[in-house]
Amino acid sequence: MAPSTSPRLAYLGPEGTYTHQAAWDRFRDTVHYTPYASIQDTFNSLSSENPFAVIPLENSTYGSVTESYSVLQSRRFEKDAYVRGVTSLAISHCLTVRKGTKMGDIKRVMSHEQALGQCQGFLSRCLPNAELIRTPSTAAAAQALLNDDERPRESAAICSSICSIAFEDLEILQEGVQDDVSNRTRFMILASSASVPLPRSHESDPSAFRGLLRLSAPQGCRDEGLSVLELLTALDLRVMKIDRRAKICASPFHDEYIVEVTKKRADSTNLVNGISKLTWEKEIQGAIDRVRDLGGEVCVLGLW
Ligand SMILES: O=C(O)C(=O)C[C@]1(C(=O)O)C=C[C@@H](O)C=C1
Repeated sequence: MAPSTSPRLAYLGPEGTYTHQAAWDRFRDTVHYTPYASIQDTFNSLSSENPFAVIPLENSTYGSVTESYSVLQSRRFEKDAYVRGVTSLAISHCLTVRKGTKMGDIKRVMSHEQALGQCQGFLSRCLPNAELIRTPSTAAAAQALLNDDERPRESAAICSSICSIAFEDLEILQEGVQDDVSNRTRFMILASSASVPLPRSHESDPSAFRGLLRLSAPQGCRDEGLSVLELLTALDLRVMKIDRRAKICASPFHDEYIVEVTKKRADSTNLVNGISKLTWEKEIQGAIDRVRDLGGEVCVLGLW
């Protein structure tokens, strides 16, 4: 257990979610873990007293976690939060039931929307008539299964083996039910500021600097404003990922882009092509200036 002076870390709970596992892999016993019922609540908890949080970002099979992107789009993010790193976890799902339930008994399957999406091939092959019910997390689905005393043998949850083993009344009916064996999810490490020292600090990616930026053209008619390509060209950085999101504002169909950028780090063996942290920060500032000179809007969501 972490000493009482350890900083607090919020995660999408309850205990046993993949987010919990990803946070544990990264921080071990250096923080106090506090579960929250949703991604939004996890983010909302960030403050100087609760300086760290972990939320999912994207999955290799099912794509971006939409609730987390809503968090990245919120105006509160730019004031009170900063992405300080990313960590990734292999995801292997189990079809879990109350003990004694058979495949033929299952009428509904509960899980987080991402997990249902990652298992859609299995679900349509093996449980084509089952009703699919979204829960705030995979571990919340396992708990709902335990609490369902009215129809205990008609439901199943898709969750991790940790959840299935932790609760005595549950058992795994089938392991590895995700459609892709190399299924992985990336999680963001958030902090209440860019400078609060990270516990158990180590580089998320020792070979490259990374950053997450939010870009948009000025409000107005989409057809007449700056094009996406003009915004990206002005950045002049190596862009690894772009998410287009609708911006809620007065002019309809006005988009925002959440862009992940990267640059190789300098190390003792690679001083020619790589760069230092200071140079990376200067490059980001240069990119911001170029986008703003064009009339575009840009916000740094995190650098690591
Ligand atoms: O429900 C959980 O266990 C989570 O941690 C959330 C989440 C996600 O949102 O992507 C994390 C990893 C898996 O991809 C499935 C669900």
